[in-house]
Amino acid sequence: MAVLSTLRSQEFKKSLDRLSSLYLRNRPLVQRILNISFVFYVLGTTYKGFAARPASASASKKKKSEGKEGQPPRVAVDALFYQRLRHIISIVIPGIRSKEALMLLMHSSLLITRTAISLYVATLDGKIVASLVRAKPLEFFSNILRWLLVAIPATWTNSWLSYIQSKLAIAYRTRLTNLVMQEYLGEKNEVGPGGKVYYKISNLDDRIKNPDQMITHDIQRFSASLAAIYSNLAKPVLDVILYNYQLSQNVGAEGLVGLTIMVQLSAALLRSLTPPFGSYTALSAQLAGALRHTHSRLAEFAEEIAFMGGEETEKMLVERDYATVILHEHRVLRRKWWFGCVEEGIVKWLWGSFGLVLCAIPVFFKLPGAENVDLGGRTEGFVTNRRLLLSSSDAFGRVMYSYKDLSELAGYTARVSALLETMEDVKKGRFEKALVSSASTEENAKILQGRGEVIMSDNIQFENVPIVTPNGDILVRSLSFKIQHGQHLLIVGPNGCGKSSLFRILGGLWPVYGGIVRKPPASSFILIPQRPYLTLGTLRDQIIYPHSQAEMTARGITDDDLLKILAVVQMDNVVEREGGWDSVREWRDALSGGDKQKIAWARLFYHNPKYAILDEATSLVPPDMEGRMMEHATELGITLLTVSHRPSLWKYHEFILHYDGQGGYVFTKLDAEKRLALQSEKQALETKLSEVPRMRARLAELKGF
Ligand SMILES: Nc1ncnc2c1ncn2[C@@H]1O[C@H](COP(=O)(O)OP(=O)(O)OP(=O)(O)O)[C@@H](O)[C@H]1O
Repeated sequence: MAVLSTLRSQEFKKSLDRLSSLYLRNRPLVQRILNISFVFYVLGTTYKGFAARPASASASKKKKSEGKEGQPPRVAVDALFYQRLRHIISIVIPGIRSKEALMLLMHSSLLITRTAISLYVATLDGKIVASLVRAKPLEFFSNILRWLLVAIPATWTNSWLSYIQSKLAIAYRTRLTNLVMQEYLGEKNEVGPGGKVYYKISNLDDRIKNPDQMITHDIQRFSASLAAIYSNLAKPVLDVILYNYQLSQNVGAEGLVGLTIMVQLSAALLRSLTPPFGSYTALSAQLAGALRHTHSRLAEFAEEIAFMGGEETEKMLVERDYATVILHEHRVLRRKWWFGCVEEGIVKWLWGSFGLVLCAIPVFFKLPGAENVDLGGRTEGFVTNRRLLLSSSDAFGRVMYSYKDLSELAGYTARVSALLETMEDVKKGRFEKALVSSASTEENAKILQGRGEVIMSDNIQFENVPIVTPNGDILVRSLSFKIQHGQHLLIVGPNGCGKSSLFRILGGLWPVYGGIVRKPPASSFILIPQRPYLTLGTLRDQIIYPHSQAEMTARGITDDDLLKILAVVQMDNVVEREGGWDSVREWRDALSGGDKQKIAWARLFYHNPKYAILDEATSLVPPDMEGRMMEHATELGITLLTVSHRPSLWKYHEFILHYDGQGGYVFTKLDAEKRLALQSEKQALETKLSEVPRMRARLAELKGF
């Protein structure tokens, strides 16, 4: 029995020896296979780590409501993110011959150069320490000289890297901003339903609350993040492969495989603990935008608020938004704090200890094929390996961190995409807006689903056109009227009945939900609202807006002509008063309400359009000036479409469109004299009727005597 057992153990030992000699004979091949597998493994796990996470059913349901007020936007590194990123990348890098592609190529070459320099420095470091241990001063100083020489390409490469990265960020930003501005403001005098996106995005759609912040801030952050992610990802992946290859040459690929398994296990743990930084970023941007918007409203309406004494309410509103921002920042900071502890513990300390063990392998064990080395050689190997390992673990850590960067990029991508997608939708006339409850009734829903026709014409004609507000409130079910060029129209009715809404349809701002609208293009209209818009720029710019001075000259108009126009509205003294045509002011504050209206009238006379839309445009000027301006406009051949409560204006109009405020209207010829007589009679009767209760009370008193 004992003999049998001894035979068996000898047999086993023999096969083990056979195996080990087979392994030793083929070790170079095994090493090569392990190294190649390692490269694929790193690339594979990196790809897997950054590949799209499948979106859950509930998450895809949420997509529709993404970005809506009060709801945190759903942001994840998922298929949707990659789809959006691909789209944006095709904008910022339009082709392989583009400037951006060239810069990326330069960036990549510099990244490779930097890794090559680091590898050289790791070996040099080992050599310096070895020359110290061997006490060889000549060797030591010659190595120090090499160290100093290598600093030249090293610093040069690093500076170039950060320079090109920043240039890339600017280039991406410029591409995106140009595209967005092109869509947002469109072409001058753009025809068709696709224009005026800046108006429609704020008025007809609820998805984007603060386009200003998205265009100025979010695009910039996105571009910086995209430019950084490339070097944060490409460089560490390259480093991990190269450093580990070098390391496997020194310590054997087997140790490296063991180390990789340990590192991957702890990395998986770290990844599972990573908070959703992408969502945090997107929400931060959204909340910061809301706070800025509240502040900008405060600055814009400072005078109104000051007169109303609304400081407390405004303070409460600003503080509420600020508190929301701070609450969120605190929450993110808390998560970052504990995640930072876990991260450093694993990446720096745990992986560091694994590394030290790995570096010790050639010191404690003689690797097959390795030569016998002295103390200096062992120290050199240890120092080189340790440096390689530190660089490699640092690179691996950065691959891990870049997941965080990628999440942040996902946050900015979501914001920029929301802007691009909403603009695209708005251009196509697809709006998302909370509708009033009445919009869901069968009859109203039918109107809202319909689309009308717009036909270009010299005259204005509405045939069965519903007037519908952006939130689906139907103000008038079917409006029909016709005026010819030269026939002035007065529009009256109670507040909120849809007087200005008619103009928004004429200006192409609101969609036509049904019927036929015949009208000239939007460029044939000039609007003068109660509070006219004054642009940034010179006094001249206020009159000729939106023309430039070059356009004015091209039209053959001089400053003297402008002065004559100003004389019509008795504002010619303003040129001298304000320091000449070229003086620049915040005209909104420099001019009084009446002056602003007069400047807007001067602008009308300068442009001399076919139609003028006057929305309470004379409310702040004296009656004699009002008459003068109306007459001058008529002399110039401008057809007036006027909303005004002043009976003094009736005499300038031939037709009247009278809304009753209940969805009904009357369109008829306007006989101003008759209407004024009727109005006086009506007022006299109303005055008499108002005295009746007082007279009755007095009669009752008298009866008591
Ligand atoms: N951008 C918008 N989004 C949603 N509703 C709007 C929008 N603009 C106007 N409305 C609504 O459309 C309705 C009609 O507005 P409109 O400005 O045409 O009234 P109006 O007759 O000119 O009133 P007023 O004499 O007070 O100026 C109002 O109820 C208003 O709230």
